[in-house]
This record gives sequence, structure tokens and C-alpha cells, in this order.
Amino acid sequence: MDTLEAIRTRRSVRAFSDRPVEPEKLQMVLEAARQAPSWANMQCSRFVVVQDAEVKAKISELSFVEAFFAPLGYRTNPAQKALAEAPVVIVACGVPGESGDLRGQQYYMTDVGIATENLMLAAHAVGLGSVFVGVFGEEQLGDLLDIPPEIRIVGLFPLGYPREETQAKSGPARKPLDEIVFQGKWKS
Ligand SMILES: Cc1cc2nc3c(=O)[nH]c(=O)nc-3n(C[C@H](O)[C@H](O)[C@H](O)COP(=O)(O)O)c2cc1C
Repeated sequence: MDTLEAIRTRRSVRAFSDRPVEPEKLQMVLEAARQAPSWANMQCSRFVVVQDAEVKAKISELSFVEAFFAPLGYRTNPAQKALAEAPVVIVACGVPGESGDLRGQQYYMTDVGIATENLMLAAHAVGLGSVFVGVFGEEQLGDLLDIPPEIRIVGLFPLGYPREETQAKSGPARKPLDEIVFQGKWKS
């Protein structure tokens, strides 16, 4: 699969088969994340790879943050089950001190975001699926995985083989280009 096809056909995967992820494929996905560009090449991203069923179940519970979801009418994080059922969960973290902080913008979020898009595209290219899970109880998750408080947890990525029958062929629509691209000046 070439890069453009991977970008075009990747979809968030929230239902996984119990087929294990081969260690070589996991390695490939992590290697893709490692190759990402970063602020001054400081490489602030870190990844905790979780394969223990009990720990995955706890991570799954922590992805339901009532204060966030209840006002939206959600009774679960749409990816909650996926975190327990995927054979692997990758917890992507950033070391803020190893990235830029300019004009109030903290670039560790950008660095980890780029690395994890690489991770998701590589997963898709080798037949795996994933989804960026950005809602979770950070403090409790940090305690569970011994992540020091100065390290920020940016996203959770269940990883595994998609359960075919549940996989949408086309994902949520995107805004048309003429709504998001301006020629020469803003909104012109
Ligand atoms: C920063 C970020 C946070 C996200 N958090 C969640 C989440 O907590 N739960 C979930 O089910 N999906 C989450 N998503 C996935 C988005 O809902 C999904 O990418 C979007 O609807 C587009 O669908 P697609 O990935 O299939 O193209 C998140 C995506 C991003 C980029």
C-alpha cells in the first residue's frame, strides 16, 4: 500500500478480532512512530506498550470520563470496548521538556500527534487497525502505569486486526477543501 492510499483508506477501528499482533508488525508500527519529525529533533515521544489483559481492562475503564461524556449524552467512550479487546494498547506520552514551548503553544502535543499518525498509518498499511483515544483519566492512568507526573499522556491506541464485519468502508465525512483552504489570504 502506498502512502497516499494509506492516508485515504485509514479509518478509526473500534472492534478487534482476537488474532494476536505479530511481534514484527508491532515493531514496524513502533518504528514508524520513531521515524516521525519532531521539534529540533528532540524526540519527546514515549510509548508504553500494554499487552496484559487485566491492565488493558483497567485502561478501558479509565477511558470513560463521566464529566466529559455525560453532558454529550454518551454513556461510554466509543472506543472503550476496543481498549479491552485489542491485543495491544499503546499509550503515547510526551516529555514536555524535550519539545518547544512558543507563544503559549506546547509542541509536545504536535510531536506526539505526528508520531501517532505515523503509527496509525503504518498499522493500517500492515493490515492492523487503531484509533486515537484522547479522552481518559490521565492521573489514574499515570498511577496505573507508573508514568511520572511531569510526563503527559497524549493518547491511547488500541492495536489489532479489525473485526471485518464491523469495519466501516467510509468514515465520517470531511469538510470540502474550499471550506478549509484559502488562496493567498484568510477566507479569500
Ligand atoms: C485527538 C483525538 C482524540 C480522539 N479521541 C477519541 C476518543 O476518545 N474516543 C473515540 O472513540 N475516538 C476518538 N478519536 C477518533 C475520532 O473520533 C476520529 O478520528 C474521527 O471521527 C474521524 O474518523 P476516522 O478516524 O475514521 O477517519 C479521537 C481522534 C483524535 C484525533
